[in-house]
Amino acid sequence: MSTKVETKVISREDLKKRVGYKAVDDYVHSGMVVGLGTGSTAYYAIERLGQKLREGELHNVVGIPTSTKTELQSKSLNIPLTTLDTHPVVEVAIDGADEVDEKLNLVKGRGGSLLREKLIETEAKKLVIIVDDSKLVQNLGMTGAVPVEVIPFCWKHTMRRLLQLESLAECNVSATIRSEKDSIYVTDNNNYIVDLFVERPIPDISLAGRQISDVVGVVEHGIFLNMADVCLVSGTEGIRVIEKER
Ligand SMILES: O=C(CO)[C@H](O)[C@H](O)COP(=O)(O)O
Repeated sequence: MSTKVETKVISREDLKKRVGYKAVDDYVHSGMVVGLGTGSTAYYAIERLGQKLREGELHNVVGIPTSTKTELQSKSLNIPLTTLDTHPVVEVAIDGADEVDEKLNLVKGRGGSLLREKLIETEAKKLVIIVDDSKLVQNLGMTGAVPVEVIPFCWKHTMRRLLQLESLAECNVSATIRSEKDSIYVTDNNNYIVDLFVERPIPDISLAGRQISDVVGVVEHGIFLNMADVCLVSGTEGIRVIEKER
């Protein structure tokens, strides 16, 4: 008699759904103002929030969406929405990330919503990051772009200035303007995104963040330092909770 061992394959989509649902189950309570992130993982957190409000498991929760895409999804689920202007205190924000390092510093914005995400998540008393385990990195900026939102006026000049930054000099940095269907990609704020690519680790990520911000024409960048309080990492073995070291 032969024994068949069944191994269940968990798709990346399942990993995202599990972690999105868990974030809402564990961190959102009735009466809270909640920052609603953007992206394919945050999508599931919003789905869960809509479900729990509909089923009466949560009451009096209002969301602050970090993009028009999230706003549309939230509205389709009848999640009550507000803004930072009327609700400046955000109890919890839940969002995905493109990269997470061991100190819970992040790269965000490959989905294009970094400005509103940073604006809202800076105000969150607790920022919960939800990722699958492919997002964990040793050095930020090595798996893809470091996105920088810039004003459209003279964007080529701004891009040249970014390439000249001392803090990126050792990294063999290159840049592209983000495009979509043969046109320049335009953010929710009517800006453009310059994607910076480095071939070697950025020696001082904090300095790089400051120097990028100092370039005239830059609106915001996707390096989120010291913001996340907890990261839920979804893997085939389950969900690992990593708390920020105090
Ligand atoms: O920063 C973001 C959007 O601006 C997203 O949070 C980030 O891109 C992760 O998205 P996903 O969960 O789809 O991988």
